[in-house]
Amino acid sequence: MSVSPIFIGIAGASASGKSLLAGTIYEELRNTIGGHSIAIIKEDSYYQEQSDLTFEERTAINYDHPNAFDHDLLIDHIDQLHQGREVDIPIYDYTVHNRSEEKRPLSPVPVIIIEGILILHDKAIRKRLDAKVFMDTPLDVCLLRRLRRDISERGRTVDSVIEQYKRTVRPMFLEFIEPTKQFADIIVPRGGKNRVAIEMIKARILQMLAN
Ligand SMILES: Nc1ncnc2c1ncn2[C@@H]1O[C@H](COP(=O)(O)OP(=O)(O)O)[C@@H](O)[C@H]1O
Ligand SMILES: O=c1ccn([C@@H]2O[C@H](COP(=O)(O)O)[C@@H](O)[C@H]2O)c(=O)[nH]1
Repeated sequence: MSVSPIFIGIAGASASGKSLLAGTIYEELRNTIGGHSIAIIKEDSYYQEQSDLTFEERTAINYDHPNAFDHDLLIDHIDQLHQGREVDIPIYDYTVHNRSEEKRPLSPVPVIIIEGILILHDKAIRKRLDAKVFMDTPLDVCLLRRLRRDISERGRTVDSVIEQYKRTVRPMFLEFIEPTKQFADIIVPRGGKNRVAIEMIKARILQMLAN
């Protein structure tokens, strides 16, 4: 019998703790429901393919605007998984601002967490989510965390993180990301280590699985 997954969406500013929250729920639920029962999809995997542009051109792109994403492909993958079909998820390489050659096959599993800055922006995605979470971490905290993460993990410099923050990250957060908080079922203050929020989301997932 094929599985029709439950989809949980986690949105919020860059470096607000979406990945940490998703990863924590994943690790802790694996122990309860099994490793083959839960998976994470990153919205970042669906940044537009742009091999036709030079590295300099790709560096100048606004990666915080909804148009930077191929949400149609993400919606198609959610629907395929819903119908019990395996999908090939693109793998994104931040250091070169492009999709890599490889893809990650994902079979339908009972619980799929989808996390990304604009995951609550499109109505078509929202209506496919069974629970919607928004990380409400203060922007100055996000900037400090992003600075450290992007330098150590995404090949950035202090100057490039600050320049991009002023040019796109902050303005697009205010224009497109923060307004999606209204669509959330659960708003998580402070970030990915909020223990009460983690327990509540896990309990809700287990309840949905039982029904
Ligand atoms: N509550 C927290 N306390 C300390 N560091 C955190 C906390 N939440 C996230 N981080 C760190 O901040 C960085 C950004 O978090 P991440 O989960 O990658 O954010 P997002 O997925 O929203 O971009 C990571 O290095 C992560 O380990
Ligand atoms: O090529 C790229 C693609 C994305 N970004 C930045 O990444 C964040 C979204 O990822 P988080 O894990 O939520 O931080 C977004 O703010 C983009 O600015 C990039 O710099 N380069």
